[in-house]
Amino acid sequence: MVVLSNQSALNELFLVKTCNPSTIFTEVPVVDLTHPDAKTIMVKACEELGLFKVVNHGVPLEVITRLENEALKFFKQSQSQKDKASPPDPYGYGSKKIGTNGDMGWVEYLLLSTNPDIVSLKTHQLFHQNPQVFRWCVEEYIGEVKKMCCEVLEKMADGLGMIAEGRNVFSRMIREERSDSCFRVNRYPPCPELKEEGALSGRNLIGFGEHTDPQIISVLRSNNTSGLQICLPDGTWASIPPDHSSFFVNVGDLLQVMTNGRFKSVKHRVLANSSMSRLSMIYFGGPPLNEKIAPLPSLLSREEESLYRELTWREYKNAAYKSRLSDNRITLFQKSADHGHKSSDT
Ligand SMILES: C=C1C[C@]23C[C@@]1(O)CC[C@H]2[C@@]12CC[C@H](O)[C@@](C)(C(=O)O1)[C@H]2[C@@H]3C(=O)O
Ligand SMILES: O=C(O)CCC(=O)C(=O)O
Ligand SMILES: [Fe+2]
Repeated sequence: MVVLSNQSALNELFLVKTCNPSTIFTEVPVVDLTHPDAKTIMVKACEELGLFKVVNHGVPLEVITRLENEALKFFKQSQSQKDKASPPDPYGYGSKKIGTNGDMGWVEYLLLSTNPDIVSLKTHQLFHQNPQVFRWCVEEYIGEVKKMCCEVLEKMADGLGMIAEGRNVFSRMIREERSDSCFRVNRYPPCPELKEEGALSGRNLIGFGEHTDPQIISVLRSNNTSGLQICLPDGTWASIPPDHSSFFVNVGDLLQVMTNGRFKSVKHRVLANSSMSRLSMIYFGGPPLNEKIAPLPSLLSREEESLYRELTWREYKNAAYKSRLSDNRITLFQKSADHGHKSSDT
């Protein structure tokens, strides 16, 4: 991350007007994975909000801490060392630039693919002094989170009553060897200048701009620094209180399509903090590239029409990667497609 000089501080590109910066969302649905009601609570949360928090998730704390420490070591390296793994194409190390279409954020990150077909040539450069340790920690973490993610997806299928398709209708896509999932570690450096400037102008610093995640499901874990916000059904933004011992699960675009719009792919963003650095690790569960995605027949009642047409994940992903972060990509699936609309409240 480039250190700010006074002149370049708080570049307009990163600032966003926040109507009500202090709205803290205190009603995040909590799913205890060991509780018999888990499936019902998660289905309701996915229908109403598109996000819930998972406790009693079974991912060992040591696994999380080990990876977090390795990630911090990576980001502590000199800029020139980190830049050896950049630019992200899309995998690798990135700073401030998100994607390739002009989006910027107050963030530095590592983006890795779990798809064995996409072997990043830069992988060895991503792993600082002790490449084997970092790689091993990433694999160990992804293994555990993927297991939990599949349990979540199977409970969701149970909750939706997926008798014909089976309870593994979603999880099998993630479990497949060729699943095109990815993993991201984001670090949002503190920005002390924000205190003064932000208070004066009523503006906040955008860490990661508003967007929906294109995959099936995202599983996020962060340190205890706030920043994540979701867009509520009434269109207002609300901050999600951080909880470093839990995971936050959000619905992605593909799950919205497969449930014919019953589950909501939630719009979210991250605001940077003036005094504390936020570190988040997100597993994005995606299907194999050739998987055909369409509303599941058993979720369509007799008179209900399918809202979306069929696309492969490859088609959708290619189009998504040509779009801007805040674009409404799901319209590409919509039957009465009205493409290219932007969504923004800022
Ligand atoms: C601007 C972009 C970054 C992104 C690819 C895209 O063109 C539009 C979707 C973005 C997103 C959001 C969720 C995930 O963080 C991500 C890895 C993904 O799959 O879609 C990012 C992409 C990225 O950073 O490359
Ligand atoms: O870093 C975070 O907390 C969320 C980032 C995010 O939404 C993303 O990487 O898609
Ligand atoms: Fe996201």
